[in-house]
Amino acid sequence: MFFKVTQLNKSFGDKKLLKNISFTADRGDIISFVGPSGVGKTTLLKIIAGLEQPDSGDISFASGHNDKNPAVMVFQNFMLFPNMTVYDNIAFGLRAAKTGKKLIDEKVCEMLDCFQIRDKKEQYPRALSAGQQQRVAIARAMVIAPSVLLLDEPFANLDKNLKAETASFIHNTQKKFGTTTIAVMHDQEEAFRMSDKIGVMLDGKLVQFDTVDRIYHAPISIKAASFLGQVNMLCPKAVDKIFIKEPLDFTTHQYYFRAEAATISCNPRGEWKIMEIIFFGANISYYIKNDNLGFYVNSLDSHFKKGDVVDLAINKILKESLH
Ligand SMILES: Nc1ncnc2c1ncn2[C@@H]1O[C@H](COP(=O)(O)OP(=O)(O)OP(=O)(O)O)[C@@H](O)[C@H]1O
Repeated sequence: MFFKVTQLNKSFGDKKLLKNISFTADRGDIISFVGPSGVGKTTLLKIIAGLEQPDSGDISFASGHNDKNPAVMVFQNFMLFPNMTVYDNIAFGLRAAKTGKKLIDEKVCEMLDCFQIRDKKEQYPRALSAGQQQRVAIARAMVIAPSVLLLDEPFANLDKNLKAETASFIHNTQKKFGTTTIAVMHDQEEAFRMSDKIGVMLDGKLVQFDTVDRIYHAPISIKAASFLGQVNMLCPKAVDKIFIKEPLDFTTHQYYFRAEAATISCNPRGEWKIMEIIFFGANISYYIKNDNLGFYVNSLDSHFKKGDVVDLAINKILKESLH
């Protein structure tokens, strides 16, 4: 354990925003917090960065952390100095710490190479794309070797293609530096792509904090699962119209499945009819119905047509205890 947050609470006025937030990170972990707008994600980062005071709770590091720069935050709008070149932006923290000129040059050049922006070093931020500005902002934070790098909505100003590329880039560079990284975001796909662990925040609480694999395959509740993808609720009436391997007990549990955890197959005597097809490129979402029951099924298979009659099989059922 390298970094620990214990029982953080924060209110603004009479609004209790963060409620008993606790988690730990190992050195080099990349962690993302996701949750609806206004749940307090940025406030959590600000508290870790020391920019906001918690009402109660504690933040601690294991020995061997950087005392001078425990946590450095990269803001959503990057906040680069507009009148400084890329080189000077990155060098800023080192100059402020009165680092020698030669060492500054070595460290800044290492960052320029690592973040693949060496050819931009004499340019001003306004001449850079959003993706390049973000790399400068992260490089500026990383050059002072913080114990924890905090990223506020790192994908908010990037277009769809750049989001995926940036998520992989951040993952790879942070693994190379071994810097513990904590990000907050709305983007679920990028959270999975970038992180080792994900924290799901709902109603001011950290409802689940786990590896990406467990967050996806073993969500703690229907609400947490719905935040990370589309889910369908099962009811007893639907069960005999679906191919399901396991027995279900609706007196003890609520059952649900992810849209991508089901398959449809054409069968003229099937129970389900395709009512709507939404094309997402690689993925296609089919809305199927039987009387007043309806489910969304995501598939890579594009040969189904509206009106096709199909069978429905669920490959993985998720459950939440009723008690
Ligand atoms: N300094 C402050 N004073 C009063 N209220 C604040 C302050 N900072 C944040 N808030 C309020 O706390 C709530 C949570 O804000 P925060 O920015 O942490 O949420 P968030 O989860 O990051 O939201 P988003 O995803 O939209 O950025 C908001 O309602 C916000 O208005």
